[in-house]
Amino acid sequence: MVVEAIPIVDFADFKSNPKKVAQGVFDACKSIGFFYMINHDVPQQDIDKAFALSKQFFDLPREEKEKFLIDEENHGYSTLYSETLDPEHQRQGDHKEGFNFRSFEDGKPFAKLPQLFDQETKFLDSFSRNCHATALQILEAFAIALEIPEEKGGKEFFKKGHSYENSAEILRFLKYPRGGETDYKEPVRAGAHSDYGSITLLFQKDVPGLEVQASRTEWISAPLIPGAIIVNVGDQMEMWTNGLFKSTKHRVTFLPEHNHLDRYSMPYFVHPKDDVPLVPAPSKFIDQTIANPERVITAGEHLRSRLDSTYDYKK
Ligand SMILES: O=C(O)CCC(=O)C(=O)O
Ligand SMILES: [Fe+2]
Repeated sequence: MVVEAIPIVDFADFKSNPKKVAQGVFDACKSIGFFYMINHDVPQQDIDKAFALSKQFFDLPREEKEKFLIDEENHGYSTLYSETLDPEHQRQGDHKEGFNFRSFEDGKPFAKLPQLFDQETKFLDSFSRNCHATALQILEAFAIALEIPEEKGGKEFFKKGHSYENSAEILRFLKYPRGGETDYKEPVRAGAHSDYGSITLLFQKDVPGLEVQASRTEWISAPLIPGAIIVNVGDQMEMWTNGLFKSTKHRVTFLPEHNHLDRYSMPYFVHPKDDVPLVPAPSKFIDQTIANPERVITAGEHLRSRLDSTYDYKK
């Protein structure tokens, strides 16, 4: 089924009418794999503060930022062009720089942070926890819509497979610098890719650019909806639902009229615990056939192989 636009799901009624909200989430995840979540619990002032910190960091001199280069554990600063999300089609790496925060443990950062972030660890930890809590609501909606039997965990089923601490979850700050700063001529700034984890929450700001592959040939744009979080299904959730939920390819493309603007975005990548086996979840809606029973992989193994193919850690 081709969907013309990304659906909007209003979470205002999630407590009073969880079934209705879950149905909206379910329809979106089975078709386009993306939806806008409105009336969520992440305060706008926190989103604004996180974006402000992101800008302050990217404004630092290059040498300062490069003191915190991304490591093999997926934490730290990734330089312009160091990530290539679509290696088959891209001649050059993505026109973006980023900073990844692995989740905080007991309020402490996963690894040394730039001073600017270090003095805001309390805020960054609570912002990330808030994103995680929001993700848990969505995961609960999945389990409700999939009617996971009580004895298998019921509405807690996917939530139990996730944790904030000791997880691979990442809060990521991204900046796509304006075209004029470099000689980068490609309209595509982040190559077509699907996300790796269970779901991604994405905060966009001011400059649109996200495009979603609605069908094999057609890209549709994901316009900015103030206050909304864009939610999409990742590969591991597609595997966990045996293909019922769609991990849809997306990319970032600049329109000529936005070439003079810097674009900031902020994904929160939600990941199941490392030891979760990616086998069909117990639902009557999900085909229970395990394609390759002798080669069942866990979420941790899957993530490792995907990260190794996208990053050049040595840069
Ligand atoms: O910047 C965006 O809007 C999208 C980023 C994205 O898809 C990603 O980092 O996985
Ligand atoms: Fe993505």
